[in-house]
Amino acid sequence: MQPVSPVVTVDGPSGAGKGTVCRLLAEKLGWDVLDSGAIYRVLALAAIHHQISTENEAALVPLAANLDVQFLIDSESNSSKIVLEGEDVTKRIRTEEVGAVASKVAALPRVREALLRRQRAFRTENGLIADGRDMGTVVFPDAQFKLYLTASAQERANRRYMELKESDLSVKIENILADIEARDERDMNRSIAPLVPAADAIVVDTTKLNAKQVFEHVYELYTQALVV
Ligand SMILES: Nc1ncnc2c1ncn2[C@@H]1O[C@H](COP(=O)(O)OP(=O)(O)OP(=O)(O)O)[C@@H](O)[C@H]1O
Ligand SMILES: Nc1ccn([C@@H]2O[C@H](COP(=O)(O)O)[C@@H](O)[C@H]2O)c(=O)n1
Repeated sequence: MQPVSPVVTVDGPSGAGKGTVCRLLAEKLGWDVLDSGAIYRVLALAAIHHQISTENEAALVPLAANLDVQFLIDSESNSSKIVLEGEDVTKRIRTEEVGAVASKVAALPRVREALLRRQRAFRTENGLIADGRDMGTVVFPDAQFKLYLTASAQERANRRYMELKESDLSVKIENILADIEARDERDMNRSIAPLVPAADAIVVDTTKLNAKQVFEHVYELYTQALVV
């Protein structure tokens, strides 16, 4: 029998700190990272470019299935780079506007189906840390270790505000909070792959922890789970 390549899943709402923990865990373990949210964001940006409405599932499915996207590592800076249809969209996909469109296209069952194989292809014998909303429930249900990170909506909005205000002085925390709450509502209540902890996930509330504390706690949980 083929040995199963290891996967750790990290799910949870926007701003819970998933990406931060995934990066640190991947560095520690020497594993790869799947940022599945980036795939939905790239699809959202492609839909905006091609003027396809978020309700037009029939047009979004082939767009998702044939998405011309590359996830690259910039060897000079060792940072990741995302190229859509030949254009570097690494920064553009991170806006709240694109996040909101992503959560609308992500609610369409046939769009999710069209992206499943692309996400599973990130699993190699190297080991994978998978970041998203349905990593432990749908994409990698057989993962060896599953985490669900959460935090209060206010704390998540504060974190995003601190991040965005560096490049956009006009950003308003009340708008960010409203966007986060709208996205939570859509992601948690959609008919397909809603955002919920997998039955076998460990839930960690990060509201009162800084990023280093979260990582240390999570790494300890991971090593404990290996021993059992
Ligand atoms: N425990 C923490 N305390 C304070 N700030 C944090 C913490 N964890 C992450 N951050 C910061 O909060 C912001 C959001 O973190 P991150 O991108 O890791 O969240 P996320 O759950 O991956 O969000 P999304 O799903 O929207 O990508 C970043 O600016 C990050 O540096
Ligand atoms: N596995 C996933 C990952 C993401 N989504 C949707 O994409 C939106 C953007 O994700 P970020 O993690 O980059 O913020 C998110 O709000 C979800 O709607 C998803 O459905 N499944």
